[in-house]
Amino acid sequence: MDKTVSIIGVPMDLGQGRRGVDMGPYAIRYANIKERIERLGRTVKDQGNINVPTAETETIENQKLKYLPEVARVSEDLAAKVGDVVRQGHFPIILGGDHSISIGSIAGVTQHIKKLGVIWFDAHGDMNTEETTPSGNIHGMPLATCIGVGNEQLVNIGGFAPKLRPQNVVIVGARSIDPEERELIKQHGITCYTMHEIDKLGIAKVMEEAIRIASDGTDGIHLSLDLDSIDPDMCPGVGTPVLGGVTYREGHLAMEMLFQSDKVVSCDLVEVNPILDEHNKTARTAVDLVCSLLGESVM
Ligand SMILES: NC(=[NH2+])NCCC[C@H](N)C(=O)O
Ligand SMILES: [Mn+2]
Ligand SMILES: [Mn+2]
Repeated sequence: MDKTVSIIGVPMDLGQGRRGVDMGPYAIRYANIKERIERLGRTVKDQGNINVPTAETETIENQKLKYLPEVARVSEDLAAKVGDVVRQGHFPIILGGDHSISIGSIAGVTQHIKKLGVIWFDAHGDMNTEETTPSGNIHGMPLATCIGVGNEQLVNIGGFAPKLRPQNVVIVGARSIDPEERELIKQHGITCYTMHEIDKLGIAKVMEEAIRIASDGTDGIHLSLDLDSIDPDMCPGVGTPVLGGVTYREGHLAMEMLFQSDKVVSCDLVEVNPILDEHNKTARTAVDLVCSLLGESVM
């Protein structure tokens, strides 16, 4: 893994209901993401931010798909930008923003890496559709979108669908799944390691399996890291916190195992909300974890 790292910010908060997550990219940059990765001997290029409209200038047209036109437009722009940097041979790190941005980031990566596996590190499943959503928030739908389930416009971002085969998708850290979302996860055959499996088998075993499933027949793994996967003690600055999460140590071991697998080609860091945070703790944890993902080790 000696590729140039490209950082792309997406100050998006329209995919969910709490203000402040649009400042995530700034908080993660303030936690020195660039300098920390450079210290690992990597070249890092910050590509700046994708333009995102502010909630004040937009109106909600569809209560089951809030800010659909805006989210779709940003997703297309992000997909183009991510496609660009992957074409240049870079490793993209996309800074959210809420989790709806993964629709665009995965659309961008799969322009070039056709067979992509995904590890979705999250307290949630993000497998809702406009039919099953309890909130109308698109950040609860990106994983369904990427396997081709849900709203047509979102599913076809980047001009093709589906982006992922469900048999190469693994959710890790789940502990809050909506009833109909649970049915969709089962119906599509997505592997879901909840906190129950992490407690019972240990994070090492879970990650070993997750990496095997995501890399089986694929040309790379995308890590979608929702910081609400980590316990709120280390990541309090998220819009939808859930008790009983992945510990700081488990998080690091998971990232170290992903590094050792040498399969990860791209990642996004999402849901960091500095307004809800404690002295930027969540952004700092995000940077610590991404450094482990890129090879930082104690010795
Ligand atoms: N990316 C996230 N934090 N997603 C939370 C989703 C919460 C809930 N399942 C919903 O659909 O609204
Ligand atoms: Mn999520
Ligand atoms: Mn989540």
